[in-house]
Parts: sequence; C-alpha cells; structure tokens
Amino acid sequence: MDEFHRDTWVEIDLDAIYDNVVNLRRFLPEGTQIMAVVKANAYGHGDVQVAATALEAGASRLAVAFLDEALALRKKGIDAPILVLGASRPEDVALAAEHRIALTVFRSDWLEKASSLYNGSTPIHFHLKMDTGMGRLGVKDEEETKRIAALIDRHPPFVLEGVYTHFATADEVNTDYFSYQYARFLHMLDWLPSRPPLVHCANSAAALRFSDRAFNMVRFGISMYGLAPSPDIKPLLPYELKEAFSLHSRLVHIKKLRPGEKVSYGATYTAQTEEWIGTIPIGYADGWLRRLQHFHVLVGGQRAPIVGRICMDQCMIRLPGPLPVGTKVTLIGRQGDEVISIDDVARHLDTINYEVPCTISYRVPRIFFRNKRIMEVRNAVGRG
Ligand SMILES: Cc1ncc(COP(=O)(O)O)c(CNc2conc2O)c1O
Repeated sequence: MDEFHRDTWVEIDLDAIYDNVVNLRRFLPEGTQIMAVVKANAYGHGDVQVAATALEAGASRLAVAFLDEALALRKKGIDAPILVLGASRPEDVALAAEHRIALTVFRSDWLEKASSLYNGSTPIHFHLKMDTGMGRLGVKDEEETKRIAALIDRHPPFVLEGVYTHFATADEVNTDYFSYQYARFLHMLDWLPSRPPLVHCANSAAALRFSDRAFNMVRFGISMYGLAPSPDIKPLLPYELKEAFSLHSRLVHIKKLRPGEKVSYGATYTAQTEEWIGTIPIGYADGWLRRLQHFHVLVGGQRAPIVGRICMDQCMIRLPGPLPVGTKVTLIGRQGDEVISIDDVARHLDTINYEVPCTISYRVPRIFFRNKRIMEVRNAVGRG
C-alpha cells in the first residue's frame, strides 16, 4: 500500500461498484454482456481497482479511451478483453495485437495503412464503429462500411469482433433522437455481410432505460460509479444506484477573525462578525476548482461555506465554531444527516456529474475499501 503525507484523500467504495454491476447484470436480459467503461482512470475512481471489481461482479470486458490506458491495465495484470473506444494509430496495431487489445475502426484508409504496416500473424480484433448520429467517430455510408469489412476479410490476422454505435441523447427524457439513432443502427447493420459476434449500442442510460434494445453487450460507465446519467432521467431509473466516490480532508489551521479582517487572494472575503475560519489542504490543483468558492463542505456534521478565493493547494471555510485542528472535513460524501453528492458539486459548477470525479486530480491519493475494509491505497504523486 502507498503512503501519503497530506490530509486530503478520495475514498472509493468498491462494494458500491460491485453492487452496481451485479444489479445491472440481474436487470439485463439473460446473456447480455457487460463491458465496464474504465477510461480516464475509471472516471477518476482508479482504473485497476474498478476494473478488477467490475470483472469480479460479472463484467466480461473492459473499455478505455486510448491504447495507453489499455496497456496500463495489462501492465497491472488485468487480463480480460479490452476495447479502445477512441482513435488509435495504424502503426500501433502490432502493439495492440501483442497485448490482445481490441481497437475501434471507422476509416478504410486507416485500415489500409494498418494492413501495410502490420505483417504479424497474431490476430488483432476490431470493433467497427458506426456513426448513427453522435457525430464524433464512425462510418456513415454503405460503401465505406463494405470497404472496411472487405479489408478485414482479406487480411487474415484482422478479425471483426464487434460493431457498435453511441447514443447522443439516451440520457434525455425525450426519446425521439434516440429512436432515430437506434433505427439507423439497425439499417446500417444490414450493410455488413454478416453481424460480428458482438453488437453493442447502449451506454448506462440506454442500458437502464432500453435494455430490450441493447443487442448482446452494454458499455457501462457512469452508473457503474453509482451516478445517474442525467438529473432528468434519474427518476426513470429502474433501481437505486450506489455512489462510490467521496472526498475528505482535515483542518490544518483555525483562527478567529475580527470584523473587517480578510481571507485569501484579492482579499475578497471580509469577516462581518467574529468568525472562526478553518484552512484545509485542497485547492484547484487537486481539481477543487476556483468556481467552488461560495459552495460548502461538511465539518462537525454541519455545512460550512467556502470563503475567499480557492488557492492552488488550500482553501478556507467558515466554521460553526472553534474546532480542533485535525477535524475531518467532507467535501463530497456524508457526515451524519448531511450529504454533499457529486450531483450537488456538478450543479454548483454548472456541469455534468461525469466531470467532477474525473477532475479530482492524480495529486489526491485514493483509498480503496472492499467489504468495508481498506484494501489498497494509491498515491500517484512521485510516480513520474
Ligand atoms: C463510446 C462510449 N461508450 C460508452 C460510454 C459510457 O457511457 P456512460 O458513462 O454514459 O455509461 C462512453 C462514455 N463517454 C463519455 C462520457 O462523457 N463523455 C464521453 O465521451 C463512450 O464514449
């Protein structure tokens, strides 16, 4: 286990990850596989630990954004099939084949270059991405689709393992555009001479709302972490999700201010009365962004406003009264009856919940709990 020497840390409840995957497995039609999306360090939750837990809970595959993320999982001993969802380089096909990492393909010129560069015999698995309306990556026309299928067919080490698309609005109450994309996907699938073993289209929102239209695998991201894909569809979800991420710190300094005394850069905060002010060792370099000024934290089981500008490494809060240095402060999570959820932070930042855990930087150590006990501590500082 790593050590860390600053009183700010993330706690990841792997039991919540486990339960969210098990509950999805029980909810999905029999035989539907779960691909756990662990890109961006598992949305900031710790890629290796989440991957291992999701696989233990019944996920059969993993998805990442870029090849380096897949290689990092292999280096840490994760052996399950991994799909790179984003673009990769044709010159890296050999590396992907060597590590049994599947790549997304969506351009015939890319594939031609890859087939000219790769003269190995180790199979490389591809998932063909179809753009049904997300407008990001994917083939859009029949000729290109047939060209890609023929190129793969002509190159023995190339295997078409899957075909997929991605929805732009599955997390919206209105299902018109979702239905359009789904119908488009059905139409585009007929451009292939035959369907590959894996056909997948659903992200968390589609898996939870339209599980009858998920084909044989879903790509489970945000709700594996216990977060609703959007506030609008939260009431429509079929079962309770368990949030896995919490963020904590401790008071490292307290002082009593007299009326008129100031706090932090710009001296923008002025004490109105005699006030107890606490300092905590977390700032915008940890992803606790400056726009969180005027938000609040929990200390002593009560809400405490963040006062003055958030600094790079520290910020100040107005305490309910004198509290001992070392008192635990909860920035995301629960103290007694008070809770600050990731959704609360996202709302204050006028962003989506996905962004919040992703933004809590590598500098904040992660403590992993499994069966209510610490099973690992990961401190990336100094890892190079
Ligand atoms: C291709 C693809 N599949 C599945 C998922 C998982 O979606 P979920 O987390 O809603 O379940 C994502 C998430 N991609 C992104 C989530 O936020 N921005 C993204 O690009 C994705 O890009």
